[in-house]
Amino acid sequence: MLAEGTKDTSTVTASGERIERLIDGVILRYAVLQTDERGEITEIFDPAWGVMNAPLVYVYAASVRPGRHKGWVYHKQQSDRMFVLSGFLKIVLYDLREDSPTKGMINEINLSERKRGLIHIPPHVAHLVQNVGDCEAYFVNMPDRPYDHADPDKFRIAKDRIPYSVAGGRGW
Ligand SMILES: Cc1cn([C@H]2C[C@H](O)[C@@H](COP(=O)(O)OP(=O)(O)O[C@H]3O[C@@H](C)C(=O)[C@@H](O)[C@H]3O)O2)c(=O)[nH]c1=O
Repeated sequence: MLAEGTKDTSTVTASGERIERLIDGVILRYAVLQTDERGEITEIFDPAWGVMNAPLVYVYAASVRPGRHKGWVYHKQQSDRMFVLSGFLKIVLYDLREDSPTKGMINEINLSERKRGLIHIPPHVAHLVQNVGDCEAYFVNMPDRPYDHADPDKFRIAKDRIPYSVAGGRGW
């Protein structure tokens, strides 16, 4: 008899909620799409949602080209608040915090133009954004602090320092 293989574990509830535990402080809110014969509307951020409601102080767009990824990076003071607009991105998170209840935990979050979402990434949570599609992917980032051009709060970690295998692609 062929080997039995590995049995799948439960990943979603019957109502479609993802079951995976998120790193402490990471928040994920899937977007709602309004569509009609003219086009679409997707709300990116609303303080009234009561999640990730640090004031909007700075917003920028970033892209990742096909076959590439950005990361690993982390911030010491800044929280990121990313919204995937177009393309297909896998956002991988790794908890660097020694005192965190989820120290060393890894999350893989796939967001795309068909499953948009807003993700809050606290300081000292390393992140890598990989393009898993075949077109350039764009996301908006609304961090809780403006980018300091003179002294960026950005630290890059070599891939071999984090226990996660990034399939293919060239990073940073
Ligand atoms: C973030 C940022 C960068 N820059 C400049 C700095 C640099 O010359 C060029 C590229 O910057 P970076 O290499 O930091 O950008 P990049 O590696 O594309 O970083 C992005 O990747 C993902 C994974 C993140 O975590 C985000 O923080 C976002 O910064 O753009 C700005 O002018 N304003 C900004 O707000």
